[in-house]
Amino acid sequence: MSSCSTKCGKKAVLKRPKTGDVLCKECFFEAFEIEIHFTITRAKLFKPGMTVAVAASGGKDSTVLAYVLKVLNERFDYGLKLVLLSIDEGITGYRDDSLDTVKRNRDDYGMPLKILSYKDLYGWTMDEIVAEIGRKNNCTFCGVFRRQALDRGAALLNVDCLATGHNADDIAETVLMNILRGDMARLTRCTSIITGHGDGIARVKPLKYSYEKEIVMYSYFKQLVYFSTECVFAPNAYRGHARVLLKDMEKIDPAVIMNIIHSGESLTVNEEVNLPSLTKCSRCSYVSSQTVCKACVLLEGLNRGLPKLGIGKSSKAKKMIAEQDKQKYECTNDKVTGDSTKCLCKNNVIENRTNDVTW
Ligand SMILES: Nc1ncnc2c1ncn2[C@@H]1O[C@H](COP(=O)(O)OP(=O)(O)OP(=O)(O)O)[C@@H](O)[C@H]1O
Repeated sequence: MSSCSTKCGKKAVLKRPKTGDVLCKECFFEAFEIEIHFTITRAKLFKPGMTVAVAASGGKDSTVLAYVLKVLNERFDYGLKLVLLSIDEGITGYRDDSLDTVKRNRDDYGMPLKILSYKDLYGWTMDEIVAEIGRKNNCTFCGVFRRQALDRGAALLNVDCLATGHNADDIAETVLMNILRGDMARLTRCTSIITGHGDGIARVKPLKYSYEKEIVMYSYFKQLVYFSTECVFAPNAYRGHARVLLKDMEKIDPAVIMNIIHSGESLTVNEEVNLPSLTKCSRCSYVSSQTVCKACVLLEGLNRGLPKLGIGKSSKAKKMIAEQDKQKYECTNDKVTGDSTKCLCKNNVIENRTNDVTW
């Protein structure tokens, strides 16, 4: 390869997928990190003194996120306290191994780690859920439960915000998916770099403009330890189609990823379109666009032996839940775990439990 295009005098070792620049290792690190720094400062993601939980799955994105946040926090004196938050979905041969990687990151990066499990939060592991529902709709349970589990973990840790490793490819894919589905509510939200503001603990995406290929290159050249196996259960088929489409278009022109994100950011929804407003779930108090949130509906189905209750049309589920809510709500998690601090019961909202954490 030729010499580094920054004219630093070193030999180039790579061609940046995002810009086409040929760079040496050090100049690539600098360019990659400084872009994330600009993303953070331009969007004012953090304030000095904040405690930030990095949602750490052990995969490449969240591993790079934790590492780069540590580097930038020290280099630019952000004044952040960084902690790791992992959710153990209970998937044998997948999450147990990736959590070992997170534990290694905890030791290497000197960040405290909190692991919360679906079993403790909901009384079910994903292995048990898949045994009930099969492999077709299991991603729905996993995604809905993980979203809430991260919110609950962040509240439990009393952090100021939660950073996830969503990268540019993930966001572009989500824009495409929401267009294909005609999901206006999600389409308007999915490009936001900060979400959940005002409804709870903010979620931020510092890797929003980082290309997946560059994240892989960065972790490779930095020799970061991460877990790279796909989930053992069926991947989300619909997202898979959007992913294939995006990868095909990226081959023609890598700029499509940024173009799709910018298009998504510039979209404004016609005022006549009825968008659901966000409220709090009447059961668990977490953010929801329905009276009872999807996680509570899915959990209800599992506990009643009707695992398909929350899949697809929700009218039947709503009726059942409304009937049950007329009676005194009895906490099933309490029975399963014997620990009333882990139930979803509306009488036991998370606000009462924020100081329970031990690292
Ligand atoms: N089990 C988990 N525990 C904590 N955070 C998670 C977990 N799973 C996903 N996340 C967070 O959500 C982000 C997006 O998750 P997704 O499932 O799309 O994984 P991904 O794109 O493969 O990312 P990664 O490479 O970090 O696993 C992750 O980068 C991470 O911040």
